[in-house]
Amino acid sequence: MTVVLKAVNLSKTFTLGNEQVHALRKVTLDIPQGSFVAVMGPSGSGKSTLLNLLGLLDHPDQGDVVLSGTPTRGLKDDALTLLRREKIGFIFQTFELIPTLSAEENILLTSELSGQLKQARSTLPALAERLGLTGRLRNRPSELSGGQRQRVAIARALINRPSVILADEPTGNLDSRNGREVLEIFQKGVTEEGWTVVMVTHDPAAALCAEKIIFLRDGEIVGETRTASPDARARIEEFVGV
Ligand SMILES: Nc1ncnc2c1ncn2[C@@H]1O[C@H](COP(=O)(O)OP(=O)(O)OP(=O)(O)O)[C@@H](O)[C@H]1O
Repeated sequence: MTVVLKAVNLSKTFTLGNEQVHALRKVTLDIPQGSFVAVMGPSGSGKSTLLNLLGLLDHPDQGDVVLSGTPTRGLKDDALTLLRREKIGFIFQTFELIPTLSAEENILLTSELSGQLKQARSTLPALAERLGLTGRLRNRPSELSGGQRQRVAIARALINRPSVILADEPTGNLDSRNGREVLEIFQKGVTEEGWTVVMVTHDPAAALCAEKIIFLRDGEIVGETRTASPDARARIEEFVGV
């Protein structure tokens, strides 16, 4: 098993007025290559903080993130930016597309920034086909449905063939049908193309589409389950307090 992304003893504290908020406390986890892992937790449990640290968007106070075998602690911002561009694809709840650009321009923007435009252009047709976007590439985000916008965001995350995809509540703004479609895209990508996906979610149904669920509470990992395990549903219900 190759571990593509590793969190080692990650801690992060924020100061809010006079209060210290321990957003993450000594979180250690391994994300194997080709796996689909969900992170569940109540509001404020540290899910976004964890994803931001795993995605090298923020610095931990303690601990390290090891990406494709490279420890990242102490790397300068330029080096982190390069690593992030090359190895990580982000997907957000609110899509984060640029409204004045077409779907195609949005998808290719990061490739342009990282000098990979030629390769990305050759990858685009098959990726667009796979994501059902072939007829939509010239449209701007405002001309697309929520599901189509999220599929554009997925294409943007995937166009440079990242080592890992980090998705923060990717179905949070979608209706159930479009949400299911996004989850099926992840599942197929993982099983057929070897993608690695880490997905933060509140939604038990979404989490059950992953292979493994990690439960986060008050900044700590308090449990995990394989979704194939017979007691996975019971573990989720126990965790969310149903
Ligand atoms: N930039 C910040 N400054 C101060 N406190 C922060 C900051 N970011 C997060 N926090 C605090 O850290 C804790 C964890 O926040 P985080 O956003 O990681 O939780 P979450 O599980 O993603 O929540 P949600 O599901 O509501 O998005 C919260 O108490 C939050 O208020």
